[in-house]
Amino acid sequence: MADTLRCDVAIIGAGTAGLAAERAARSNGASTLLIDPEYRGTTCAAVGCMPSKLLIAAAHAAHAASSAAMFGVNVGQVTIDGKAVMQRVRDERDRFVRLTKEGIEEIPASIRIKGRAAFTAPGCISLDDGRQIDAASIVIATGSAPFVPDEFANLGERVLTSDSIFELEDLPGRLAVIGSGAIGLEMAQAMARLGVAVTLFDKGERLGGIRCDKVHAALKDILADDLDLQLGVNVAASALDDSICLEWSGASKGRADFDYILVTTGRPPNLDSLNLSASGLELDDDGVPVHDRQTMRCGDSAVHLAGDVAQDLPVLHEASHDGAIAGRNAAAYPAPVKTDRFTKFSLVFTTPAVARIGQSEDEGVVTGTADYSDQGRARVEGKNRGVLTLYAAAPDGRLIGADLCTPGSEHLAHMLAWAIQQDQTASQLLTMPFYHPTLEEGLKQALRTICAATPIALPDSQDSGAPSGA
Ligand SMILES: Cc1cc2nc3c(=O)[nH]c(=O)nc-3n(C[C@H](O)[C@H](O)[C@H](O)COP(=O)(O)OP(=O)(O)OC[C@H]3O[C@@H](n4cnc5c(N)ncnc54)[C@H](O)[C@@H]3O)c2cc1C
Ligand SMILES: NC(=O)c1ccc[n+]([C@@H]2O[C@H](COP(=O)([O-])OP(=O)(O)OC[C@H]3O[C@@H](n4cnc5c(N)ncnc54)[C@H](O)[C@@H]3O)[C@@H](O)[C@H]2O)c1
Repeated sequence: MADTLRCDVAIIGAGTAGLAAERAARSNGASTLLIDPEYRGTTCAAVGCMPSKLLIAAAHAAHAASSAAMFGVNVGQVTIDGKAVMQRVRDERDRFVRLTKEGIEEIPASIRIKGRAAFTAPGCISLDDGRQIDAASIVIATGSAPFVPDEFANLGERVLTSDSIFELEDLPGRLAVIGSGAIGLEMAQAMARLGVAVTLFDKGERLGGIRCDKVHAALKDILADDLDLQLGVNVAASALDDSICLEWSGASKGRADFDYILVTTGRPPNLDSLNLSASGLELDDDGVPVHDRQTMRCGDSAVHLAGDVAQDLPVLHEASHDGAIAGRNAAAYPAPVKTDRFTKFSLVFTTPAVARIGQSEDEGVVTGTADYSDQGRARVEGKNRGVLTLYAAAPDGRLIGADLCTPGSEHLAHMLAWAIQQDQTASQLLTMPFYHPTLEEGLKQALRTICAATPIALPDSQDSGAPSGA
């Protein structure tokens, strides 16, 4: 008879969400088992957030050097050593992976189980080596993986995904990026700013899920300086001896050869290996177990979800929050505690970064926009491009969301997300200090537009003009 391993909470998947769930369950007094076939050190560290930001950091350095002449600073001919760029990406990435793995090794060995888990019956799982897991409750935290549509599959090693691109020894000469979501946008612009000839394709017309037309137009305009953008097209691919030929039609028509294509057409949840048909769980149209985001529990079952597999908001801070909620509730089964979730917030690390926060124009009533093309500090820095739009609810001008693509948007977006989560109004934000000259001052224009459109007046103790250059 096969071995049976017993615990209070079994966690399937040792990524960011699974590790958070294991910590939360154990600190709430549960005995745990953490199950993973690879223990590769999280998607974030190995093939996600960190290597992508390392490549983007190299692109920032290249762009700063090649635009220094505008300040009268001559750095001579900027050359890019592609092999050195990719080596630093891997060296630093490997360091992050090593640190993550060291963290995992601090979990007692008896808890770390190597294997792939699947359901055998409702509430019952076993491993691919035949061992049974007897757990009072379960957390599924199996993440997501790149999806390669049929038309790009089976074309050989010149078809890359985010799992393989960071292994390139050198920067390619010509790169096609298929899909203009977060990964496509980040990689396309970074590669282009590192001297790669990049064409970015999408079958849709919208970049990165931006809701505001003005913010979308600003990003499109900025990207067009770096790369060739082909939106609203269907792409067909064929492999040649030493390249991939793409032909596209739709909003535009064309044909070109590329050294590599990077496919960034989405990341579906890792569900196939779980044999969910035996789990008894109710599944939605995408095959994801139906769950409550405030508890991460699936119906009335003892199963919980956490991280990308839940497909709610596949970003890192939500994966770790999911894990904490799911782990605690798995330990407390069958008495879950409801948790308020963060204001929805995502960033795409293009330059400038694109931020999407909270609710949009569809649901809001009042909008205020600020154009950074003549914003004082942005102009000083030679970065005066971009737009932000704030969404507020009538009648009090309570901020409910924002779309941004402005210099400093990564930081402005945090400030806005925190204000939105705290139900602040435009008028209340205008009573806060704005230092001069800063990018934050640009917000005033949008906040004042919202105040003007609501019955709430501008705070009368505040100057309604603009400091020079703000
Ligand atoms: C290129 C890229 C860039 C990104 N950049 C950012 C960013 O800048 N900011 C941000 O917030 N987010 C970013 N993300 C998203 C972020 O990385 C993910 O949201 C996060 O890593 C998801 O964590 P997770 O725990 O759900 O999944 P993972 O870390 O993938 O963990 C899932 C684990 O489950 C295991 N597993 C799978 N099936 C089984 C099974 N049957 N049994 C046992 N174990 C199993 C896997 O081996 C894996 O270890 C990026 C993603 C990518 C791909
Ligand atoms: N900075 C960040 O936080 C960050 C960075 C990278 C990834 N991520 C996470 O990873 C997830 C997955 O990212 P992604 O960029 O792969 O997917 P995505 O779902 O965000 O975008 C996929 C894009 O591919 C297009 N597409 C799909 N099929 C196509 C086809 N056959 N031809 C042309 N275009 C096609 C879609 O229209 C869409 O625009 C994101 O949702 C995000 O949450 C986050």
